[in-house]
Amino acid sequence: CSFPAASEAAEQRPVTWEDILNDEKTTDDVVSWGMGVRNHRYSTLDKINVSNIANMKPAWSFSFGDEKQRGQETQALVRDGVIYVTASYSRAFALDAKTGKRLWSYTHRLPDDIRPCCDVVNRGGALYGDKLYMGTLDAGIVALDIKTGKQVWFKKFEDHTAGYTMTGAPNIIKDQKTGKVLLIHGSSGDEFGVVGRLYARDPETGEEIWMRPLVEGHMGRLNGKDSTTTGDASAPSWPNAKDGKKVEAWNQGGGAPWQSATYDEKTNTIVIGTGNPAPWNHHYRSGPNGDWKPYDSLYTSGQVYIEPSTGEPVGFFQHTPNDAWDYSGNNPITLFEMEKDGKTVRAGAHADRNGFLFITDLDKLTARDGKISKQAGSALGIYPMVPDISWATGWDLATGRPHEVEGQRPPAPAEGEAKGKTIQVTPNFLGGTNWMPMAYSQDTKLFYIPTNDWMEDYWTENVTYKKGAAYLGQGFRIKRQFDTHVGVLRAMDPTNGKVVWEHKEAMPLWAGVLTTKGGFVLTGTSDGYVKAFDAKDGKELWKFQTGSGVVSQPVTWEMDGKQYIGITSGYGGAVPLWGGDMADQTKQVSQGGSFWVFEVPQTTAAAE
Ligand SMILES: O=C(O)c1cc(C(=O)O)c2c(n1)C(=O)C(=O)c1cc(C(=O)O)[nH]c1-2
Ligand SMILES: [Ca+2]
Ligand SMILES: [Ca+2]
Repeated sequence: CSFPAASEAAEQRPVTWEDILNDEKTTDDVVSWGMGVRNHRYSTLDKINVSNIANMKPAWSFSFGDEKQRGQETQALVRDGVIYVTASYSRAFALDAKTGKRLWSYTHRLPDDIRPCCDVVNRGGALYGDKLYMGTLDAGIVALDIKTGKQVWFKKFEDHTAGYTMTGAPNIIKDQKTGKVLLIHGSSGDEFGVVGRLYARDPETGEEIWMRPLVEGHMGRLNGKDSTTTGDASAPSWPNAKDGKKVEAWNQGGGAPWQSATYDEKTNTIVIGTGNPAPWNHHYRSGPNGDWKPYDSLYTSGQVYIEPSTGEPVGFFQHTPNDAWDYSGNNPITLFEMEKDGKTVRAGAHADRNGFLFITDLDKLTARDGKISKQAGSALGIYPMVPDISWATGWDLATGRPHEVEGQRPPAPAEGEAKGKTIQVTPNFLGGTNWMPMAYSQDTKLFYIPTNDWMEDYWTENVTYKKGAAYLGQGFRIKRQFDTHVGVLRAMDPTNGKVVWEHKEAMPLWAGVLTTKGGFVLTGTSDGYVKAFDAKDGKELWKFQTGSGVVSQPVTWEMDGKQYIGITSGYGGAVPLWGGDMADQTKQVSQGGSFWVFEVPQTTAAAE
């Protein structure tokens, strides 16, 4: 088969919904974030495998250029011999997959007063029809012509001066009820007290179809009109103030879906994680006597299930009820099947910042039974991923609620004081894992999870909402937990929570993971390596130094019968900004911004 040369990019075939739905199985393209709507990040390709990966070499590398660099967290998309890759500061590039030659580039014109909390990152685009969709840091979303990179439409969906921004990759899904293809995206901004909202748009025009707020009691929108409140209109999961109205925090609330959705084809359901409540300081979300127990701060720090035809929530499972630690629940929920008690169950897997791996019942959580909160009965297994989690000892699977440890919610400042007493919390607010997606192997049936072992000093501060200012009410200092390491790539068995193997790194791990039928697991490290491990036992098989830290998401595809691996290098993200002792540790890492493609050279392949 032949692929268009740079000048023939006009031969790009439009991307269909079937292409996206089948992405997991087709090896010649990557047309969705997560390498499939279930987010397995698994490829059936095995031309590069455990026996030849030691010979893997770079095929080419492309530099994003520009003076501004910072974190490159993107996942590339690949289609008809063209790579579509987004970069920091809301940039996008189309590259010839053979040579790395630039076909076009797009730089979004950003205002000076954008407010991304945790670096100017972009986690990738979405493809549909003849367009590439990308979130922009000024709280907008843009559609680009895949042949020219020219802007087709741009929608600014929120006020960036209030802290709204967009770093996550959008998704395309097709609503089976209406037959409409929808562009789904959220926003970021919980650290500034935004109201988290999920949007569905017409991919042709960018027009909004529905909007769903993720703070209980806020009003949604459908076809330009008020639709329904999210949950109970009186928002019982948020306390009232002394005047009988809702507390200030409820008007802000957080819960932003700042990462990407997965899609359950069987039940036609959008599945997405929600961000931390705002402010972080839980006393502002507690009852008058400091009573937090009845106030879960719905629908924050959990996983929400949405009906695509209306944007109505149909299910919710909270990872951290009344979250006091910024344990945002955004990391994507991977949908898979597993054998449990002799039966095949449809499940979701989510690695959370709070240190636990959640295995939840997909059929229960997608059930249209009129009940949103499905905490009881939906947990199949909840397992610690990191050692010495301090805030909870474990979970009651029947009720779906944590066994919280007393004294792990930082006390409010004493009368007349600005700061509360400092306590120590594990994991810290950057989490046992953060945004970086894990991979699921359809062969080993294991999850490969990028985790970090670290802790923090943590104390409350007084705070009042002010538009555009940080709304945390919390102070912190991130510290190391072990002298030997911070990052740990962990292989975990979802049926019993067993850690099958682990690989330790001196610096935090901040990259996504890929696994393949070739039997390896591949990820990047903060000190600049791309590394491959044996999926069975974690033995290191190969590494390559890219010259800057790697905090992006690898992909693989085949072209003219040959397999390639692509990954972006360029250090940044939250660690150098907020990481305390770990930020100091990463000062030695050079900035960068380049896309790398690897292959096993022909001489070796010829031996087959
Ligand atoms: O609540 C939010 O709106 C929000 C957004 C983002 C973001 O958009 O990058 C991060 C966080 N929170 C966050 O808490 C966090 O630790 C974080 C790390 C990173 C990163 O890219 O390294 N982003 C974000
Ligand atoms: Ca594919
Ligand atoms: Ca956050």
